[in-house]
Amino acid sequence: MVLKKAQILVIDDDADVLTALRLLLKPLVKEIVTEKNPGNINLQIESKKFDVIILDMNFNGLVNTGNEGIFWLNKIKKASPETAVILMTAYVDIDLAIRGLKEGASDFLVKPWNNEKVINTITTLVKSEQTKTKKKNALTASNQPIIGDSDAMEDVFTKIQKVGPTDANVLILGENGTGKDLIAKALHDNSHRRDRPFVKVDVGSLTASLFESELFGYKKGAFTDAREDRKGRFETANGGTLFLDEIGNISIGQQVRLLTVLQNRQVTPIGSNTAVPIDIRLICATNVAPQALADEKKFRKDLIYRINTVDITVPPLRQRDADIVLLARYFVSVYEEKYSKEPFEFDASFLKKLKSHDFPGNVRELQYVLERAVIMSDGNVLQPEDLVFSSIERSVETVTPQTTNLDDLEKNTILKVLEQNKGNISKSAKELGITRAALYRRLEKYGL
Ligand SMILES: Nc1ncnc2c1ncn2[C@@H]1O[C@H](COP(=O)(O)OP(=O)(O)OP(=O)(O)O)[C@@H](O)[C@H]1O
Repeated sequence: MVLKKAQILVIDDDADVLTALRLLLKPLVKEIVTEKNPGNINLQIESKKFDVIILDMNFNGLVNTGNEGIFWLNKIKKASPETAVILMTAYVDIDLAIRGLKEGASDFLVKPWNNEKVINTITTLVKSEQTKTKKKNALTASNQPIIGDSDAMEDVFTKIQKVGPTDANVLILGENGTGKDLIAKALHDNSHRRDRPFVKVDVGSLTASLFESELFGYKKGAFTDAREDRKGRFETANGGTLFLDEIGNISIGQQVRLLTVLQNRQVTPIGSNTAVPIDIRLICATNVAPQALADEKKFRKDLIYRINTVDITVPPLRQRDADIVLLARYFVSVYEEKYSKEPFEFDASFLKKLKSHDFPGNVRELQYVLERAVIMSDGNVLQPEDLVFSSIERSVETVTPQTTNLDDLEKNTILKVLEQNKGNISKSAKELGITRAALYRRLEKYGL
C-alpha cells in the first residue's frame, strides 16, 4: 500500500489531537512524528524527509503576524517547497483554509475530522508526491540519479535535456568532484547514441607519446612495442560518444592534433596511410576556470570554439546550499543499503556542521564523508562528531597549484591580486610587496 512507506509529521499544540492522529495513522504509515511546538518546524523538516505535513491553523498566540497557521505554512514551504501540507481547521475558518491553499497548501481537513477522509487525503497526496519524485529523478546517468534542487542544477538538467538529443559538442566546466563525469554520461544516455559506446579518456594524464597511440591507435610494427594493430579511442567510440576529460591540461601540440581530427572527422592510426572515418559525439570536461581557457598562449581558440558548441557549468557544492542536504540524504540511503544499516536520522547539530563546511572536494568529498559516517556511527541519529572532514582536500587545494611554472605562478598571483583590488595598481603593488614601476614591468612582460 502507498502509505506503508510514508513519513508524516503532525503539528498541533493540542496534545489530544496529536494522540488521536497518531493512533489513527501509526498502523498505516512508515512513521508518524508529532510536534506540539511549531517553532521546531525547521528542525523537524531538516532531520527527516516527510511526505506529508498536517498543520493546525489555530495556535495559541506564539506569533503576532496575522494568522499563525499561514505564518507556519509559509515557513514550511520556504524550508521544503516539495513537501505536501494539509491544513487542519475549524469549520468557521474555512476561508482561512482557502487562503492557505493559495499560499501553497495541498489540501485541508475540517475539525472534527472524519477518519476515512484523513486517510484518503493523505493517500492521494503521497501518491502524487511519489509520481513527482519519480519524474524529478528521471535524469540519470547509467541508472544513477543525478541529485539536485538548486537553481544551478535545474539549469544543468534543462541543458542536458535540451542538448542531450542533439549531436552538439559540449564542454563541461567545474571543479573536481562536482559531477562532470555524471553529466557527460547523462548527455550520452539522453542521446540517440545511447545504445552505442560511451568511451572516456582522461587526456590530461596521457604522456605525449601515449596521447597519439591511445586516441588514434596504431599499426603493428609502427614502433617497438606495437606487436599488433590496435584501435584508438576515436575508433572504439565510433557511432557513440567520446568523452575527453581534463581537456584543459593538454599541450598546444596535442590540441593541434585533436583539432585536425575533429575538422576532418577522420583519424589515421600511427604507422598507417589510410584514414578511418569517424562518427562521434564529442563531450569534453575541464576543471580549468573559463578565464584561464581564454589564455591564447595555452589554449587554441579554434579548438575551444569547436569543442564548445554548448557549455555546461557545474558550480561548486559550496554555492549550492539547496543540494547539500538532499545529496546527503541520498548518499546516506545508498550506504544504509550497502552496509545493511537501519535508516539514519540527522541530528540538528549534524546538519549545521554539514551545511557550514565549504566542501573543497565537492560532491565526491560529501560522498566519502557520509560513507564513513554511516559505517562508523554508533546510533541511528547522525551526530556532528560522525562528520570527519579530511585535511587532504584542503591541502591539495592550497598546496598544489595548477601549474608549477614560476612565470605562470607569478602571472596568476598578479592577476589574482589585481582582481581583488579591482585593478588598482598602487594597492596591488603594495600587497605584492613590489613598487608600482616593478608591477608595470611585470604587466608588460606578461602582456596583461
Ligand atoms: N548531482 C549528483 N548526484 C549524485 N551523485 C553525484 C552528483 N554529483 C556528483 N556525484 C557523485 O560524486 C562523485 C564525483 O562525481 P564525478 O566523478 O562525476 O565528478 P567530476 O567533476 O567528474 O570529478 P573530476 O573532475 O575529479 O573527474 C561521483 O561518485 C558521482 O557519482
